[in-house]
Amino acid sequence: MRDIMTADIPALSAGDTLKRAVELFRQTRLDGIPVIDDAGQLTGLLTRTNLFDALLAGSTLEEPIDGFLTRRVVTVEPGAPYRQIVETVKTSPVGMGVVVDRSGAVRGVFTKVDMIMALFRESDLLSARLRAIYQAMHNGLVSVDDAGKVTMLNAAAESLLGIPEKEVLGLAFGQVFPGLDLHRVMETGCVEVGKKWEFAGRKLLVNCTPVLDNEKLAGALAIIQDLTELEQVAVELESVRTLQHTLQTVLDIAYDGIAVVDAKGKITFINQSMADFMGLEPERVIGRHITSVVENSRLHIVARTGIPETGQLQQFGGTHYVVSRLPIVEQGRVAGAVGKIIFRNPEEIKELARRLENLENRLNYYRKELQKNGSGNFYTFESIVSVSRVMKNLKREALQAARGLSTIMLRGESGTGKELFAQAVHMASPRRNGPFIKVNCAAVPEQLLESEFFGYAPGAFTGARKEGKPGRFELADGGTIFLDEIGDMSLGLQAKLLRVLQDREFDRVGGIAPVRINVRVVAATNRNLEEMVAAGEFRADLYYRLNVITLNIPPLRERPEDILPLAHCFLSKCNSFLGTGITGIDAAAAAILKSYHWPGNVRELENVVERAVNFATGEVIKANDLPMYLRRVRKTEGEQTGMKNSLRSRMSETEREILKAALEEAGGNKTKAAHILGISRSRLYEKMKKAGL
Ligand SMILES: Nc1ncnc2c1ncn2[C@@H]1O[C@H](COP(=O)(O)OP(=O)(O)OP(=O)(O)O)[C@@H](O)[C@H]1O
Repeated sequence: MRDIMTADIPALSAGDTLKRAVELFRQTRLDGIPVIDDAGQLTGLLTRTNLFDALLAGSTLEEPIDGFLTRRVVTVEPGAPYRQIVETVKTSPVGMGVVVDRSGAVRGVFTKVDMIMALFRESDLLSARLRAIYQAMHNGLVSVDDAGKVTMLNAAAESLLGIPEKEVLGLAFGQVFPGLDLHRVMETGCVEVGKKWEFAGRKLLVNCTPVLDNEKLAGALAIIQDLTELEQVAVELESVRTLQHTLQTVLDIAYDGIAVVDAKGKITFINQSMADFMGLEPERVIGRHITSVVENSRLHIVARTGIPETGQLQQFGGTHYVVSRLPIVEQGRVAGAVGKIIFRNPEEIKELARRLENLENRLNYYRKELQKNGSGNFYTFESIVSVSRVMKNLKREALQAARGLSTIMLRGESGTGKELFAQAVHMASPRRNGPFIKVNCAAVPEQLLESEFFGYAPGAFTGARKEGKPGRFELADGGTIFLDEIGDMSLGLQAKLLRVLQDREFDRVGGIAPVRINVRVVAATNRNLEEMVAAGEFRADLYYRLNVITLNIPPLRERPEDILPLAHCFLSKCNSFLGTGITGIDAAAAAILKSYHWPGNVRELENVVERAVNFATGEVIKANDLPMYLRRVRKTEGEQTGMKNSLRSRMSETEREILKAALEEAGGNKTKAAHILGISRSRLYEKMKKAGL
């Protein structure tokens, strides 16, 4: 209001004469003059009409104005907004108003002329603003009036359509810009979006909208976008996406661990190798600060300083790795950093190649061994390495049993050497020149076991061989059949086996006449058959049949004297198939081997020695060549020597530690852990359950 009102106006008081009013009207050319009291407060307004009415009524010029005033005066405050003033003027009976401040003092008046001037100023401002917006727009804009004549082209439209505004102003749109129908929008009054238009060799996308003035059509606007540009962006976006995907794949298959942080040290990317190393899913670390994932990281520091750090050693979980950290510089500014952990160095690759060669040698060795076995070259009691009294006694007993005909049952934990004993029994028996046939009852699928055991008659079932097939019992005729993992045999088959043991005869699947055989049965299991019998899982009669002579092979931990002789035996075996020349085991390594608990028994020891030979860098196997879990367990055992626990509880404690260490070494992978320990997965689960892991 302050900007549009007429200030510095004279005022009348109620006692002033009509003459004084005439003089003021002449001086000011106002349509009304405010009337104030002695305190300067507004009391009314004397308009020209009031004055004319007084004179027409015969009043003299000397009469006071008091009786002719308009008392109902429209007032506004000096700070009133433009919209309020418009409303006030519209409703004012005199077409003007008085500006009165909060104290009631008159500050000026505003008239319709003031209003119009203000309106002009406002509309000028508005159109300047609009023009600035149009010109700054990235999209092209063409406006037409209600007759379809071009009224405006912004700079973007000029460049998109290739025509300067001044050349088309006032011309019919359809004539200048063929192919785009703006008329329909004007006829229907409805917006049309996404219209495709080709003009001046460009593909364009246009939105058309009518311009309405109080619901009356005043023209239309066409907003134009370059489709070629959009398509270009889409293509670029696609290629960036493809590039990103390719990069991601490349980084994910990279052997080294890679992590990227932003300028604040927050992780923006890690590859699969790094995620595996951290033991976390990539999605779970994105957005986290690098130090919350890798405590001793310096990547955030490089992202701050911009100073690269290459080929440095950094410790993770007790192991040193070679790391490099490089800043990412974008337009001269450090935007983050990329870190790389090198998991494999050239030396390790050489080592891998060496191990591969070893594996090949080993394969050849086993191939030869297999061929030898095929021709009847089996373990004998002499080749079963042992110095312990308990094993020597056992071998003696076994030798004695071997000479007879009775069924022999071999009991013992997995990896103790049950199969070795079975072979040695065969080789020490009068049947040594007959066949030695092994059946792993746990490995043959249940539905095949019967035909595997007893064979089938010609044409016994669809898909069967025409001439029939002899079963393992028939193949073992005149020799020994070794039934490994007998505790895993189904009850149905147990009944059939019982008949063979009792009557020395059986029926082939689909056969008519029973087949008689002369076979020595050696069975083995690491399961607790007594518990199985009690639980009804193993036939008691079969149990007694098998249990004629039972040989219990003690676990390795119960005969520690055997550990080093066995280790040396495996060492020379490894040397021969790996082509290595490791001459021995040093005292520290020997001490570790001797004090370890060996849950996987001799098989585990064999694995450990083979691994150590692979890792050994010197002439003898040292403590460092042994797997970490073995070394760690030893320490734990040492720490516990002062404890007064019973042997059993200390042993289970130690076993628990071993399991934990193996699982840790295998990164939680149970198959791997079972392999490390030289036991089956099911055995591992059993032990884990027992240890509450
Ligand atoms: N006294 C030993 N002398 C030489 N090698 C042995 C001896 N005891 C066991 N081994 C070796 O340990 C490994 C395991 O032996 P074997 O397969 O006979 O055990 P197992 O008790 O039958 O195991 P599972 O119950 O898991 O079948 C074999 O590679 C064997 O060569």
